Amino acid sequence: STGSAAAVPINAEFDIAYVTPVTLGTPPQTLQLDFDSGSSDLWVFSSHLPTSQIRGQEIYAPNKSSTAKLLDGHSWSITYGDGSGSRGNVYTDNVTVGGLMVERQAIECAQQVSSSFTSEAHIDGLVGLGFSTLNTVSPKSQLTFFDNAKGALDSPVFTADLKHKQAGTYDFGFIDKAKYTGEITYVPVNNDPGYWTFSSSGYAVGSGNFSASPISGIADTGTSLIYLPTAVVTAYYRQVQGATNSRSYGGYVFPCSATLPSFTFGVGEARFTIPPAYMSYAAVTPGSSTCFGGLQSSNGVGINIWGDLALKVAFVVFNGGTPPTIGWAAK
Ligand SMILES: CCCC[C@H](NC(=O)[C@H](Cc1ccccc1)NC(=O)N1CCOCC1)C(=O)N[C@@H](CC1CCCCC1)C(O)(O)C(F)(F)C(=O)NC
Repeated sequence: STGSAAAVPINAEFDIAYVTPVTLGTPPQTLQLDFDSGSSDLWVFSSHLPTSQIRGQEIYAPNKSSTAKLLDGHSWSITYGDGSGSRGNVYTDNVTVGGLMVERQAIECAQQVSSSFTSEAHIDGLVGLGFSTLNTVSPKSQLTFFDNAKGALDSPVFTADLKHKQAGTYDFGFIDKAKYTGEITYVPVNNDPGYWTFSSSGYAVGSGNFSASPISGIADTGTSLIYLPTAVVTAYYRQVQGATNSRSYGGYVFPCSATLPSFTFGVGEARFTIPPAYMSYAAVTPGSSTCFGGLQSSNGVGINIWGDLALKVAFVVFNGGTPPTIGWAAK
């Protein structure tokens, strides 16, 4: 079997996140979920949430689904890198993504979400696509949608084709040759503790020479930007007039009028270049002439992250075979 579903940017201005329609239960309840290769819980806004925490999101009501079953005595609780979090109880039910159905998928129903989730009306929950070792359900941890689907897939892979300010796709079980050009460069994945961790072969700032120093980081569809070591980040912003690392804005900012260099990263012998226009993320506040950079330091994060800003200049194959690998191709 295979599946294919749209990845739609939630904000017309900036690619802060992408959501994908997912149907849950019988009769089908459709929610817009953020597919996140940086975590491994499938959780949703639910009928168990206080209404004060729901502001425009769609909810999943297990008691309206004839195929929902309570996973008795199980709970979950997760905190993300940006400080947001949620927790609740667990049901199993049918979950369908782009024509691909998994029966008895653990659906983690939120009983509490942090304020940043309540204020993000376009995200009704997450579909974790990290390794199932990261799942937070207790006392028995649960499998991700991908792990549950894997055995039935034509090939044990999913691919991400994210785009700038337009809908892309997540495909499951097959590699669509129409979505990329040239060859796919595969590199090893270290899935301990459970992220899609791979080693980039280096970077270049603008037309500068390529610095062939390996950078270990996670391929993370759930993170908006790129977070890399200070040496890389300072080399980049040294080329931006007026750039400063702002404590108040929590990262590198610069005058929106500044000329930005492109940023190139390597995967094996392959090279991927993020154009200058993508490297300015957004004005720090609407209408401000100070802009927030798409490349930020991983110092405070503890891990290097290749988020949507990097993923959207490539076609990426998340190969869940043995051993797992990750493939990057131009498009
Ligand atoms: C700095 C370290 C990473 C921060 C990263 N968050 C982000 O990248 C959020 C995503 C978001 C989008 C829309 C609305 C709200 C939040 N964006 C964000 O912090 N910014 C601030 C900087 O400008 C860009 C937007 C993160 O926690 N990613 C989670 C998944 C997100 C959690 C919040 C909701 C959206 C998904 C992750 O799973 O990918 C993770 F790997 F980082 C993680 O925490 N795993 C446990």
